[in-house]
Amino acid sequence: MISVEDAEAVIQAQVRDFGKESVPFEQALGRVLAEDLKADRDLPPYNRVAMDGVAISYHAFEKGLHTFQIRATQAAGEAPVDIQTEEECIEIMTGAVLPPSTDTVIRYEDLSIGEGTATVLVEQVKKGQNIHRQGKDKQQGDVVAQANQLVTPALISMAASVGATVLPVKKLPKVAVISTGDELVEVGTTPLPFQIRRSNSYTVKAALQKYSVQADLLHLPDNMEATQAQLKECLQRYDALLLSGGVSMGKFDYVPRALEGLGVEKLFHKVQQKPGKPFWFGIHPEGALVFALPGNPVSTFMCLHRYFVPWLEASLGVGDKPQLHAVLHADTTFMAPLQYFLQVALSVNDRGQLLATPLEGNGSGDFANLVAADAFLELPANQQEFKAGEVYRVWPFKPLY
Ligand SMILES: Nc1nc2c(c(=O)[nH]1)N[C@H]1C(S)=C(S)[C@@H](COP(=O)(O)OP(=O)(O)OC[C@H]3O[C@@H](n4cnc5c(N)ncnc54)[C@H](O)[C@@H]3O)O[C@H]1N2
Ligand code: MOO
Ligand SMILES: [Mg+2]
Repeated sequence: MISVEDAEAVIQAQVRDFGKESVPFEQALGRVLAEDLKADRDLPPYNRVAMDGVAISYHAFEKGLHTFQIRATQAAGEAPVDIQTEEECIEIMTGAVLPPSTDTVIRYEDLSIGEGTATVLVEQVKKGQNIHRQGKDKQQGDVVAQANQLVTPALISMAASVGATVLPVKKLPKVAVISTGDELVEVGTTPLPFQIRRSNSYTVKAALQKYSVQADLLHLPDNMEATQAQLKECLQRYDALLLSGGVSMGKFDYVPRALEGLGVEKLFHKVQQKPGKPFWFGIHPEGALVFALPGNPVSTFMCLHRYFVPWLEASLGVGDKPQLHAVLHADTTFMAPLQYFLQVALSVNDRGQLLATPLEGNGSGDFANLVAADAFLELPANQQEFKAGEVYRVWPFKPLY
């Protein structure tokens, strides 16, 4: 049995690069940007008026002029209109180009507009005020979004703004999510008294959608021949197989034997952890990786977030993510010499600390508890008593806010 840290290191040693592809920018949400995105023009691209009002030459105001003749009205989207003398001003709207003959904008709130005139009502006017200067945010050629991050709505707005109609993104691995077990029936059917509906594969598929991975689903009966036949095909077709169930000591737990019979090299079986102890991980000579997760739903869920998602993120080149930690909010004990992934509810106190309140549930078969919980708190294997106020690594599986 290996430690959680060693299991993680074995998996991270199998990080892959799946290459790049281009996708329409509107479809890039949730993908990983593969190249730096650069500004095609300055941002803003011109001296942008930032308040509705009038544009004047500050020099005239400084000399004591407070009433200006309105020469013209300039909307956003129009070419700039210049004043001819310093006694004039341009009525101008937010988003318009500042006329080169002016240098200061006074907002309507500080003006009185008369018949063709604008009178400044305030004494405090600063040269250059209410102007968002050309190139102040980014200059042409500057990086506006660095590679190796998930494409977010804000990044999509940058892509739109710089005219990047297609974005280079990391290619995604082909993933099969495979459930096993004769007790499992289709979700849409009514189970017999000794059956249950399949749920693990849908959980895994849903979790992977965050990364735009569209996994194929497959179900295997508890039968050695059928298991081997289908896994053989999957090992050719997919980059990663995510199995659930059939990896423990039951008479019908065929998965490890089936995989080894197909030439998949076992890199470990059993991790010093709860839940998820019987986790099996291996590699096929042609490259496919096999994450055979224990079938208990909480075990599958935990191993997915603790091992598969970090492998996926590393393979997609998502930049180094900080390790998250939280403050344990109540004393707890765990006696077995296993790393314990305690289910917790997360909250933030008034000092800005992330608090983890135990929400233990009834073990790794109780997946109803996952709906209420927010995260796993990872409690070290070499300790039995955990005191409120101590800080541990945390693995959130819900967005924090
Ligand atoms: N003698 C021992 N028995 C067990 C041990 C052990 O060390 N010695 N380990 C236990 C632990 S820990 C776990 S975790 C489970 C792992 O079992 P398997 O990976 O072999 O999974 P199954 O036996 O196929 O199923 C376990 C449990 O999970 C339910 N399940 C499975 N797949 C799904 C699914 N897709 N959706 C919903 N529920 C699923 C299944 O019905 C079982 O109740 O083994 C312990 N036993
Ligand atoms: O490790 Mo099992 O995953 O406790 O139920
Ligand atoms: Mg079993």
